[in-house]
Amino acid sequence: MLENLKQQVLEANLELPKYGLVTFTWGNVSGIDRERGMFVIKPSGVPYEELTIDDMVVLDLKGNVVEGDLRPSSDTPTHLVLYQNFKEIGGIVHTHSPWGTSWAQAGRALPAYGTTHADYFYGEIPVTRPMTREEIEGAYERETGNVIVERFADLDPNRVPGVLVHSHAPFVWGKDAHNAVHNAVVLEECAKIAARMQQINPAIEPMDQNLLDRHFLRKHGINAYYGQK
Ligand SMILES: O=C(CO)[C@@H](O)[C@H](O)COP(=O)(O)O
Repeated sequence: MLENLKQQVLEANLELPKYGLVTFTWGNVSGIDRERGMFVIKPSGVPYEELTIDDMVVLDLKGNVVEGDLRPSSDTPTHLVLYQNFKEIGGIVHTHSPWGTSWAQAGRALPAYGTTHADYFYGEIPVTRPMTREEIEGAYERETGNVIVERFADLDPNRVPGVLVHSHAPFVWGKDAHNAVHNAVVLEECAKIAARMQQINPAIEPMDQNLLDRHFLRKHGINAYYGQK
């Protein structure tokens, strides 16, 4: 079942160590088939180099495992909440990539300081509020998804495909699993650049809105003209 999606999600998970986004197994990628109402995610705690297509776990949109012998990622409930609420996303990445995690643990949103950021994220990458004791002691992973959805009450997840979970790390998404990994790499690079840039000039302000518009919309707008597609 869903062999093509399993292969895509397997390959996307293998991109995490390839692009330096993970240490040990500190990350997971999923992808969804909206027509079938099912999503695929990596199993929990399995080293990336040992992953095979048969290890991928298939779940329905109620969170029931419909195929797979291994336990799904511990972050599966968070992925599920995001798929249930962000109806147009096709893939999700969660890693503890060091620069993005530094901003998340610092409780700081990542402002748009330059065109690298603007090409992929239409404005600052938000940070969620700290979770309450009840949320932490309750259905923690599901509540992590809920605080992300709460933070996007006035944001378009298609224009800002990522978030910094307070005291935790980034969650990033895209039109499919590979696109989500691409956005996760960009978030990590922007977090690194911004941290270094602030040391060079702590007084720097976020970029001009007109420049942000130009760069984001040339890639993602109705009359996009970036690249060869
Ligand atoms: O956020 C965390 C741990 O804080 C997770 O990202 C794990 O580090 C990866 O868990 P699995 O996907 O292997 O269950």
